[in-house]
Amino acid sequence: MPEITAAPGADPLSPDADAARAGAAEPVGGPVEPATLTALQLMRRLGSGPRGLTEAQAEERLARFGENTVPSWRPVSWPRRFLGALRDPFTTVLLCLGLVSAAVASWGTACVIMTLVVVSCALRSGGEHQAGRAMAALQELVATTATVQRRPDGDAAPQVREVPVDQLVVGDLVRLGPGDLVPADLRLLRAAGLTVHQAALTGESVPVPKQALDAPPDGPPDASEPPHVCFQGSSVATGSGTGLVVATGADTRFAAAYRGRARRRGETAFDRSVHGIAWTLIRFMLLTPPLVLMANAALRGRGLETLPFAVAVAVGLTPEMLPVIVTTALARGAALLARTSGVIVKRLPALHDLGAIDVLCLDKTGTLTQDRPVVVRSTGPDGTSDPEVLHWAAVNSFWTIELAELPVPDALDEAVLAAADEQGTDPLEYDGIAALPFDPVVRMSTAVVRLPGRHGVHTVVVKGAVEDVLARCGRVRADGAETALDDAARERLLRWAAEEAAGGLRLLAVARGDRRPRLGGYADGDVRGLTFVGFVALSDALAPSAEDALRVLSERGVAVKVLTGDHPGTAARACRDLGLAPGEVLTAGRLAGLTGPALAEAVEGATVVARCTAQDKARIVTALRGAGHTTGFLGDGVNDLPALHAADVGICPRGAVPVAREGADVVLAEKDLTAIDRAITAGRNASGSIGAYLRITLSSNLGNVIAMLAAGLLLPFLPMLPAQVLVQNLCFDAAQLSLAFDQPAVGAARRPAVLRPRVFLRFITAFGLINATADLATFAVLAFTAKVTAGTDSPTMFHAGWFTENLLTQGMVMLLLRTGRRAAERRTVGPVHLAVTALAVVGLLLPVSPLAPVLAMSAPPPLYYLLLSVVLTVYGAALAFARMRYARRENGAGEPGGSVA
Ligand SMILES: Nc1ncnc2c1ncn2[C@@H]1O[C@H](COP(=O)(O)OP(=O)(O)OP(=O)(O)O)[C@@H](O)[C@H]1O
Repeated sequence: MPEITAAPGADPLSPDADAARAGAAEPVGGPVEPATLTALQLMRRLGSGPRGLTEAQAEERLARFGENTVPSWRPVSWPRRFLGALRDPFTTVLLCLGLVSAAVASWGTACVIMTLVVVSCALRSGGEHQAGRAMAALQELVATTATVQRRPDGDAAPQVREVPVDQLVVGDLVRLGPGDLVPADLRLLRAAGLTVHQAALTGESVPVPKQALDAPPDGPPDASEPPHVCFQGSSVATGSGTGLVVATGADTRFAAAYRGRARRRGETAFDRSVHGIAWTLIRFMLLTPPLVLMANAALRGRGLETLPFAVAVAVGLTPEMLPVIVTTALARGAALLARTSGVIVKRLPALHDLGAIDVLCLDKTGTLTQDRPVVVRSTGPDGTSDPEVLHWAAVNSFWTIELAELPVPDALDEAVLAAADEQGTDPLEYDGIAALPFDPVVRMSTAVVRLPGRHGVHTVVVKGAVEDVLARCGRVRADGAETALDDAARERLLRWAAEEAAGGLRLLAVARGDRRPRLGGYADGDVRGLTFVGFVALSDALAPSAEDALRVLSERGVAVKVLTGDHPGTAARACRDLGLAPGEVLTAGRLAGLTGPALAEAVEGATVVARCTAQDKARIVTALRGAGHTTGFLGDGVNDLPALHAADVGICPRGAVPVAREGADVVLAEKDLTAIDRAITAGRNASGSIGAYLRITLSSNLGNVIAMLAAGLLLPFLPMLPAQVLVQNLCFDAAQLSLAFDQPAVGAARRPAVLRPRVFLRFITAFGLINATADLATFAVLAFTAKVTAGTDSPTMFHAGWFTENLLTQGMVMLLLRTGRRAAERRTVGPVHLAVTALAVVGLLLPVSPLAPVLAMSAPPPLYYLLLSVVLTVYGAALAFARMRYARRENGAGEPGGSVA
């Protein structure tokens, strides 16, 4: 427990210190070392004062020194975005294949490959630019602000107001409260019970105590941990403070640590699926050219002249539009979600991860309940009504709020104060001496007060979780007298509390103790040996939409786990009332020794884990992810931050503390579980589009590649010229962009949408073989046509015939293998229909158009088209049949986590 800091006394912000600002208007000199000067020296150096800057000074500094943003997070320029798109693995492979083609002077192939690269990079960077702009606009809605103290003009009194974080300048005075992000590097001028999370800077997961020191501490300076400096990138865990901005933007310690590096996070579900599939394909692509060369050399005695064809076959396998489709589908889904449900997806891949969630962890208060507690009763240790307990609780609430540098609303404190007000209790009959606001780790808040005029005695008043407060008590008050609190009495009180909690009530235990006044701050040791006073019981109504939302989540295959700081009884009762069977209720204490798979196994079977600290929540989420679950976490408090970071998708409501909003991937307009359901559905739909693209493109491409290899070995000429392969590829790619705009089928979002590389490979092999069979049947038709029709026995006719068949079968695959709405579900013509029509028109008309000779094609005779229609009818029927069987097997298999393949 950090030291409890005394209430304001002599400090650099007191009016006496105003002298320091005389003549100070400009930051003076070069870089300042915030830890080594006294507070007054520092203010003077930075041209600030204890009343803060004037608005004009701040404006002038902002114009001169720039905004408070970390440089590497600024928007990326167009050319950099385009070059970034080149780093995609598929593009890299295409570039390599292009270079190989150029090396063997196959200029046609090289040019078409380069066109493919440029088109896909342009589309991708364009899509990303649009998505980036849309995301930036959405993020504005949840932008973080800082509480700053400035003066309208030189003579006016300081005013405290919120400003966007990027508007802060050196010399500003900033106030910090629980859940705030430290918006710049700050030298603390005042602090009360302040602890900060510095994980982003030091990796340290436990909050570090900070305090205001006027002079630098004695001993050798600790550059990484000066106790009186807070660095940008850290966040307030408990307490409050006021600090002087000493560095902003690129000059902060955080910017220096991250210079040139993007913000990194661990591998997410999105990375695992999409990258997994990409790398499997790339291995195939790299293997293809040598295989084609070897087969042609061995069976046909052909040499290096087959290389351009081999390269074209490898290119034919590439889903080069994947990055474009991914960006478009996710950006479109995110924009729609923001418009229709007020849900803001801050990181595009998080939308995919939302769709893949199969475990959703959430806190109880404010998610399952409304977080509008109302005091029901206050009782003494013997369970009889006792107004004095509420009185002491109110004294604690009032002074912990009053003595905070930046008080934040706390629903429990507000409820206690409202009830005390009704009862006629006046906390002002005491003077506040010091306070330690609520700390979710120790689960209590402490106020030190004294009766005016009673100088020799300070009273420590504590309220908090029953087990934790009782652990600090040595005595109990009963019938106006105090007796020792023995083990039996302690047990009895805990049992009584458990019964109250099982009835759904939230309980606060209240204790107090008189002390001889202390000089300096109060420390943890002073909050012991207390006398137990009694309980305040509060009720918190259930959230009206929670029951339906939980049912829908379970129907959608999402297991819900409640990770709460509250009492196990209260949490279990809330779950039961909402129709969620709590099963065996665990407490974090019981899981303390478990890690990794053992922890995941223990939590797997449970619905509720109670008495969780922030670290417990994160540990559980990490263990569930480690066990292969795509895990979401919904929370809104400071104690949810580590879990928000640990989850595949961190979700918080817009009203969450700033640090939670900053750390979350998805921000909800309201803390409403039904919004999560809509977000999950949007995620599954977006993944559905991506899955449909991969399914369609890969099975079609694989079929073509098999057919090309077979024909290459059977025919005396190349079955398709490299340029024809690539033109056909380009047409197919363009048509498939429509999949990103396809409407999802009704019921398409019934299960978590995971893109599983193995399931994909099974799927594309089966459907690729059907496609290859149709191609081989077409070859037979072409051979037959050539035989019965004199004068058409030429490679050009063969090329044209196969080109037409390819585009038509590709169109059919698009219609039959997409997840989008089928004709029966929609009346209007969708983008996929239009794209397929265009594909069919090109396939039928190009070989008979004036462009045909350029591509070395000549029109096949009418007989071919007649026979082709038979092949296509049989192919369509086979495809539909296989698709039906596949869907039936997938649904029947009940594979956990489901898949979109
Ligand atoms: N303002 C407060 N003052 C004193 N004690 C508090 C206060 N707020 C909460 N507590 C106690 O600490 C316990 C844990 O609180 P915490 O905020 O960690 O979780 P919670 O809000 O109860 O649940 P959840 O994790 O579901 O949001 C509560 O059960 C309560 O007993």
